[in-house]
Amino acid sequence: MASLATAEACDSNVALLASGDLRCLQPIFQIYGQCRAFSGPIVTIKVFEDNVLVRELLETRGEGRVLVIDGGASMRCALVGGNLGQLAQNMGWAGIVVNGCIRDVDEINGCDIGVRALACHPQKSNKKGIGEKHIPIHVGGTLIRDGEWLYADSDGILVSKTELSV
Ligand SMILES: O=C([O-])CC(=O)C(=O)O
Repeated sequence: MASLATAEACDSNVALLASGDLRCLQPIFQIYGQCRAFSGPIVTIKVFEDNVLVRELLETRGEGRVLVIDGGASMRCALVGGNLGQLAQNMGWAGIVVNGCIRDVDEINGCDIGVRALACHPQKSNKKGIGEKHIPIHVGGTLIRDGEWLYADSDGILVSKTELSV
């Protein structure tokens, strides 16, 4: 799916940037997956070194949405791997942004979705099922609410209160 260019979106939405209705995430994310550019309505989840709820969400129909995972920036395990990447692709998610680590990078890079993460880590996460879905999260220096819009491309990641027009 064609996505609007983040740089152009910043240039043409100065008032939204000033009001905070449009925010740029800090440039701390690595780029993975086949789709360097992706966008869609956001689904939020907050977990810590436990990806049971991540799988639960990715098992539902994505319908072009973007899953934003606040993993507390943990550098101790991966929250998404090749299986979840494949699942996300098959269920129609546009992308996944992880405030934390992923693994099976070669497999994820083969998936037809966009993925952003802080880093990769070979170890899997706990499987306790602890966390919260659809709550406001803090990722990349900005507050992100379920239902807001995310736009990612090679230049960065934007979050907008409402859908941006191209
Ligand atoms: O299941 C996990 O913990 C993550 C993973 O390795 C995968 O998605 O393939």
